[in-house]
Amino acid sequence: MAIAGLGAVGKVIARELDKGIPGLALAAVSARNVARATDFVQQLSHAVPVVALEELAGLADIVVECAPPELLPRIALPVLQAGKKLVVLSVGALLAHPGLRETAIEYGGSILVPTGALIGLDAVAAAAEGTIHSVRMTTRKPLRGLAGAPYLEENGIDVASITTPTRIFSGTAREAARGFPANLNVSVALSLAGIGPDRTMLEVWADPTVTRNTHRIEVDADTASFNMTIENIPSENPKTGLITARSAVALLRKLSAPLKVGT
Ligand SMILES: NC(=O)C1=CN([C@@H]2O[C@H](COP(=O)(O)OP(=O)(O)OC[C@H]3O[C@@H](n4cnc5c(N)ncnc54)[C@H](OP(=O)(O)O)[C@@H]3O)[C@@H](O)[C@H]2O)C=CC1
Ligand SMILES: O=C([O-])CC(=O)C(=O)O
Repeated sequence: MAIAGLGAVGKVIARELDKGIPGLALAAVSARNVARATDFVQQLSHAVPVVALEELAGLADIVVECAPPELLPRIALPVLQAGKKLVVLSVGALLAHPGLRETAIEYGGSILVPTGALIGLDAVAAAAEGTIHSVRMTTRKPLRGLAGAPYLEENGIDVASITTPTRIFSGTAREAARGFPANLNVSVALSLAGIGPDRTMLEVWADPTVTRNTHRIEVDADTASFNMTIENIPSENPKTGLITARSAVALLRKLSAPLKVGT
C-alpha cells in the first residue's frame, strides 16, 4: 500500500494502516514537503520511505490518491499501467481525465472510488441497476469550506461578504467539478454511482449559519425514492469532512474482509 498526499486524508489513512488493516501494510508515501513527511512517517511504528509520486506504483499493489486534484494523472498513470489498484479521492478530476478508465481497461488496473464525504452510494448504485429518473443534491457549506474555488473568482462572488444563506451555484455535477475542483468531489462520486455527471443536478449554498459541510441527496428511481443528508464535521482542512478518510479506510478494510457488507 502507498499513499499519495499526506494531508487531512492521507495522514489518517497512514495512521490506520500503521495500527493494522488485515492484508495491508504501508510501503511508501509521497508529499510535497518531504522534510515534514519524513518527520510524520518516523512517528509511525514502521517508518516507510517518502518518495516521488511516480515511484509509488513500483512499491505497492494499491495506491491511495489523496493529493491536490491536478496531480491525478501523474499519480494514476503509473499505477494503472502496472495493472494495479488506484483508490481515488480527488474524484472530480476523473472527469477531466476520461482516458484513465481506458488505461485501466487496457492494462488490467482498477480505479476504486470510496463514498468519501457523501452518503448512500450503495443505494444509488443499486437503483442504477434499474432506472433512475432523477438525482439531485444540495450542498451547504460554511464560507471557509468554499474559499479558493475558481467558480467564485470567475463569477465575482466574494463569499467572505455573505451574511445570509445564498445559493451560489446551480448546475450539473460536471460543471461543479470544473468550478469547485477541491470542494465538490462528492457530487461527482454521486454522479458516477448513478446517472452520470451531465444528469446529476446540484445546488451549492454558501451558508454562514452552518458549521458543517452538509450534503442532501434526493433520488427518484423505479425501485425506490430516497433522500439522505450528511452533516460533515470539517477536518484540519476546512474543505474536507472528517469522515472522508474514514470512508477510504473502510474501503481498504473491505478489500480483504471475509464478510463484505454493503453494495
Ligand atoms: N471524495 C471525497 O469525498 C472527498 C475528496 N476530497 C479530496 O481529496 C484530496 C485530498 O484532500 P485533503 O487530504 O483534505 O487535502 P490536503 O490539502 O489536506 O492534502 C493534500 C496533500 O497533497 C500533498 N501534495 C501537494 N503537492 C504534492 C506533490 N507535488 N507531490 C506529493 N504530494 C503533494 C500535500 O503535501 P504537503 O503536506 O507536503 O503540502 C498534502 O499533504 C483533495 O483533492 C480533496 O479535494 C476531499 C474531501 C472529500
Ligand atoms: O466533496 C468534497 O470535496 C468535500 C466535501 O464536500 C466534504 O468533505 O463534505
